[in-house]
Amino acid sequence: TGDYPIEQNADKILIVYLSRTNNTKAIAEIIHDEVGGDVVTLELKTPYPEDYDAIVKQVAQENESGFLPPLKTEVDIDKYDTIFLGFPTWGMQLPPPMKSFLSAHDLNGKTVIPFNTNGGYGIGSSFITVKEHCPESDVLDGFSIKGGSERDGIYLAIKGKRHDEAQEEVRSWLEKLDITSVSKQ
Ligand SMILES: Cc1cc2nc3c(=O)[nH]c(=O)nc-3n(C[C@H](O)[C@H](O)[C@H](O)COP(=O)(O)O)c2cc1C
Repeated sequence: TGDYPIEQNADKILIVYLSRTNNTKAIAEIIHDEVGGDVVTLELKTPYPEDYDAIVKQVAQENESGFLPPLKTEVDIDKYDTIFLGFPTWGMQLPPPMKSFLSAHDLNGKTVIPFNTNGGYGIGSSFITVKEHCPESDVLDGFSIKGGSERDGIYLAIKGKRHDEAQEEVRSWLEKLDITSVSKQ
């Protein structure tokens, strides 16, 4: 966040996100409504199990071993200057698929903007891990909001009134970052 607004042509903006129960997806869509750009959801070659306990266990193992799950999603990163990265907190870390994405793509010289939903325990180490993967990028202040809590049977929580509140929060965050998309002016 410098002295001048970051004016960005919408076709140079990518919003890439991971979402299992659609909370992070809801934030991605709100951001897209504000700034435009391309939206891509991260998909794995081998999807995670549906069962909550099974995915928690698998993610814990992957976090422990550093395993990077292969992605089905392909992105031509050279087309973009500004990359929004959206993800839930998983095991108080950046989810393995987003680690895969960051390992597979060189974001040097680009503006990187993380956003997150979580079950109420915050971002954990996720934003730090994004920064570590992007030493030569301009990593802006991220956005985080409470989403669902699958553990407690709460799936999509960012809907109705909570969606409107989230929209307000996203708007003021983007204003603070001074991100303006040319297509939206
Ligand atoms: C495997 C797994 C691990 C999770 N670990 C955490 C956690 O460590 N801290 C937290 O606050 N929420 C945790 N959650 C809850 C999610 O971060 C929260 O529900 C988020 O809004 C989900 O985003 P989504 O709907 O885009 O998938 C976890 C959820 C899953 C499925």
